[in-house]
Amino acid sequence: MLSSRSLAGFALKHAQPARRYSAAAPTAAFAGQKGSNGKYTVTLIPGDGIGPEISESIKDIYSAANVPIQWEEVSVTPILKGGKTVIPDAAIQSVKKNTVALKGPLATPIGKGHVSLNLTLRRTFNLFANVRPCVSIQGFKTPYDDVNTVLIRENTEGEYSGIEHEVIDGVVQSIKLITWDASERVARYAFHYAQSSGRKRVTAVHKANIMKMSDGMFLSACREVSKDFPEIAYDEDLLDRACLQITQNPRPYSDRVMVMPNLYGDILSDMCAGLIGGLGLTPSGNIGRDASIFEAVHGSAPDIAGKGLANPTALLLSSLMMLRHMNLVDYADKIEKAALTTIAEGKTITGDLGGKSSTKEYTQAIIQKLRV
Ligand SMILES: NC(=O)C1=CN([C@@H]2O[C@H](COP(=O)(O)OP(=O)(O)OC[C@H]3O[C@@H](n4cnc5c(N)ncnc54)[C@H](O)[C@@H]3O)[C@@H](O)[C@H]2O)C=CC1
Ligand SMILES: O=C(O)CCC(=O)C(=O)O
Repeated sequence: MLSSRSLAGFALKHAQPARRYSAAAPTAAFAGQKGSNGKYTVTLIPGDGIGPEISESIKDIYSAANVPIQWEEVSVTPILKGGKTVIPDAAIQSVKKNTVALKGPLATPIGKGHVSLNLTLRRTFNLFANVRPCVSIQGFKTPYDDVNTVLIRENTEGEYSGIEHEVIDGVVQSIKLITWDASERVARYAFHYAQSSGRKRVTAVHKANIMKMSDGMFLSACREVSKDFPEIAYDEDLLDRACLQITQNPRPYSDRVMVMPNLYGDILSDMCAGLIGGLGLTPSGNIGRDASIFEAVHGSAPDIAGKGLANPTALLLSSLMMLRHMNLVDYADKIEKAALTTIAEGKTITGDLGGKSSTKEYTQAIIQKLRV
C-alpha cells in the first residue's frame, strides 16, 4: 500500500486576499533579506529569443516604480558536462541563494539536441507546482470577457520525465512516470491554493479512462487529499471534455482550481491563453519549497525575436506573482493597474493584441501611468 506523505514542516503562508495574479498557497514563506541598500536580490534569467527584450521592459518598469529589488542577472546557456547538458553553476547558485527568480523563455531544439533547460530548472529546484492563472482583461475585447481560470500543473514528472529510448529499430518508448508523492504534493498545493484564494472547488483533470494506472493514481491521490479539505468541493473531469466545456463557456471555471499532470497543464494553459488574447498575457509561477521561479507561459517566440515587437505583459504579470510571493503587494498592485489600463485603453498595445506599438512604446506607456 502506498503511503501518503504529508507536507509536514512546510511553512504555510498566511491566507492572502484573492488577487488575480498570485502564487497564493503553501509556498515556503519567502525568507529573503533586504541588503544594506534596502533591496532584495532576485535572480534574473533573461533567456532566449524575445527573452532579453521583454526582460529589459520589466527592468525599466521596476525602476520607474521604485520596486526594492536588485537583479542578479545570470545566463542559462546549455553546457555539456560528462555527456550531459547542464545549467551553468553560477545560475544554480544564484537561484539557491536568492530563492526567487524571474525567468525569460528558454528555447529547446525540436526532436533533437539538448534536453529542455526549463524542465531541468524545475527538477533541479523541485518546483513541484506550476500555477497558471488566466484572466480576461477588462476593457480589452476578446471573444470572452469572463475567463478567470487557475490551472495547477504537476511540474516534475509525468509525460515530461524525459525517459525515452528506442526499444528496437522503429519502436520508441517514452515513459510517463507518475508517483504518489508528487501527485499528493501538487494536489495538496491545489487545495491550499483554493482555500487561500477563495475558490470553492478543485477539479482534477485527467485521462484515467485510458491511462488507468498512472492517471488513476493521480486521481486517487487527489481524492485522498480532498478528505482533508471538507469545505472545498472536489470533482474530476476528463481532459477532452474540460477543453470542450471551457471553450464553450469558461464562466463555471471561475470559482475553481484545476489540477492535473504535467503535459495536460502545458496544453490546457495555452488553450486558456487563446481565450483571453494570447500567450502575451498569461503568467506562471513554478513553486517549490526552497525556491520559486516565475516565468511567462509562452516560449522564446523565434518568429518575432529581435524585432522589438514582443508583448512583455506575460513576463510582467509573472513578476507580479513573484512580488506578491515576496509580500511586496503594493508595488504589484500599482504595476498591475498601470499595465492592465494601458491594454484596456488599446492606444499603445503590441501587435499580438491587435495594436501597432513596439515593446518599448508599450513599456513607456506603462511607465507614464506609474508616474501620474
Ligand atoms: N517556459 C519556456 O521557457 C518555454 C519555452 N518554449 C520554447 O520556446 C521555443 C518556441 O516555441 P513555440 O512553440 O514557437 O512557442 P512560443 O510560445 O514561443 O510562440 C508561439 C506563438 O506565440 C507568439 N508569442 C509568444 N509569446 C509572445 C509574446 N510575449 N508576445 C507576442 N507574441 C508572442 C509567438 O510569436 C508565436 O507565434 C521552443 O524552443 C520551445 O521549446 C516553449 C514554451 C515554454
Ligand atoms: O522546455 C521547453 O522548451 C518547453 C516547455 C514548455 O512548453 C512548458 O513546460 O511550458
